[in-house]
Amino acid sequence: MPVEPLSQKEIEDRLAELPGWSLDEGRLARSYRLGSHVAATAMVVHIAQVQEELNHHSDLTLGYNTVALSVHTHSAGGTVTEKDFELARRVEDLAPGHGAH
Ligand SMILES: C[C@H](O)[C@H](O)[C@H]1CNC2=NC(N)=NC(=O)C2=N1
Repeated sequence: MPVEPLSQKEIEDRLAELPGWSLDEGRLARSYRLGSHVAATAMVVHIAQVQEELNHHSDLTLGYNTVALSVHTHSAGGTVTEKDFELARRVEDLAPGHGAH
C-alpha cells in the first residue's frame, strides 16, 4: 500500500464516497452515535482489532454513547494517505453491525 500523501482533490474525491467523514485539521475524522455506552465500547474494541490487522491506528475517543476517530499517516509526515481511507472504509463496513450511525 503506497503511503504517499494524497492531494486535496484525491482526498475530496474519496470523501465523497464516505458520508459522515471529513477532513479536520489535516486528519480524516468521523463520529458515530450508538445505542449505549456498552455498545460504543464494544465498537471501540472491534475497531482496535481492525487497526491491529491493518497496522494503522487512529486516535479513538469513547464518549457516553459515541465513538470518534481521527487519523492520518505518521510515516508520511502526518499527511492523509490511502491507508487512512482503507481504515475509514473498514470502519464504515463494521459500523452498521454495532448499530452505529
Ligand atoms: C511500527 C509500526 O508499523 C508503525 O508505527 C505503524 C503503526 N500504526 C500507524 N498508524 C498511523 N496512523 N500511521 C502510521 O504511520 C502507523 N505506523
